[in-house]
Amino acid sequence: PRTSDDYDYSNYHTIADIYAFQDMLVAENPNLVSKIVIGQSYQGRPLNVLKFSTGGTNKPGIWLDTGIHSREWVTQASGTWFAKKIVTDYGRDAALTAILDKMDIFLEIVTNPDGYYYTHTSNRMWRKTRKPNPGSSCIGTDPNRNWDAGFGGPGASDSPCSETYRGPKANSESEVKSIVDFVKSHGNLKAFVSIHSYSQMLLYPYGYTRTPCKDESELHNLARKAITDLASLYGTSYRYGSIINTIYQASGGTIDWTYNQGIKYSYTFELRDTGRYGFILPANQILPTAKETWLALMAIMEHTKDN
Ligand SMILES: O=C(CO)C[C@@H](Cc1ccccc1)C(=O)O
Ligand SMILES: [Zn+2]
Repeated sequence: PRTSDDYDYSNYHTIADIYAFQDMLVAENPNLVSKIVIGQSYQGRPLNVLKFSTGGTNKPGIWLDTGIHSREWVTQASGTWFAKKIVTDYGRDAALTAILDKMDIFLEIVTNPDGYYYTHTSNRMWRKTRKPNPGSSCIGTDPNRNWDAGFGGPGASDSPCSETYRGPKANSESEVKSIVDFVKSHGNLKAFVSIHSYSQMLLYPYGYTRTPCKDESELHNLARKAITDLASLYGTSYRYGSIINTIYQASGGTIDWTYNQGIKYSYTFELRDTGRYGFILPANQILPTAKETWLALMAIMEHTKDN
């Protein structure tokens, strides 16, 4: 595609396509979009974060990531559409314009690039990173169990061959450590949304403990509002609640760590569907999924702006 207008948002793309899209979007919108490389994957791929900013220094920020689990392809595809939606709506949609006038948005579309490349070349169902595990023939760590939040507790495996292997220690994966370092150096993130598929759920902390997080009632009410807005488009129904109560116990998860860092509006989405296609969601559901999810994200971002 010559411009981001004729990128095919209704199809799945290779990592090369997505990286080219990112550079195209930056080149077309130099006053709004920039690319930050927060680190590199185990195999040396850049960890690209798109920054959407109307200027200022260290404004409060909102973080969005997709594709931390590489096989969850509808999430990277949705993230690509979100990026284009932001540049399209700024200056045209009052709500999005108000959000960007007050806050910066950071979007990491390919959060597990080695895994994503592997799903295209070798194994469509790959979930983890691709770093070898010493003493084992099994490769990779689950990047959603590698964070320093209840690390190593129940809800993660200590076997390198498990899909939920937590890794040898917290932040052992560069794909995770790079985000940890970014969150700490930025120091002013107000919302952190990590997007997965599938199950159609909106989840908030905690996954590693049954102890309710201190903001549970606010996060629960905001989740209800977000999934109501989501359902208003096509009637897609989501469940919502804490991770441990809604899906299962999981330790070392992303948003448990970000919440404990003080980022109150920490959420995980589980996008379409509920299991008919699962991770292998037909491409004709990318746009409906992205558009309905955007309504929920706008609810979360507006609430963050106003609180
Ligand atoms: O990948 C999943 C399928 O997307 C489900 C998620 C559920 C989960 C979500 C947030 C925190 C911890 C676990 C997972 O097991 O890591
Ligand atoms: Zn996942």
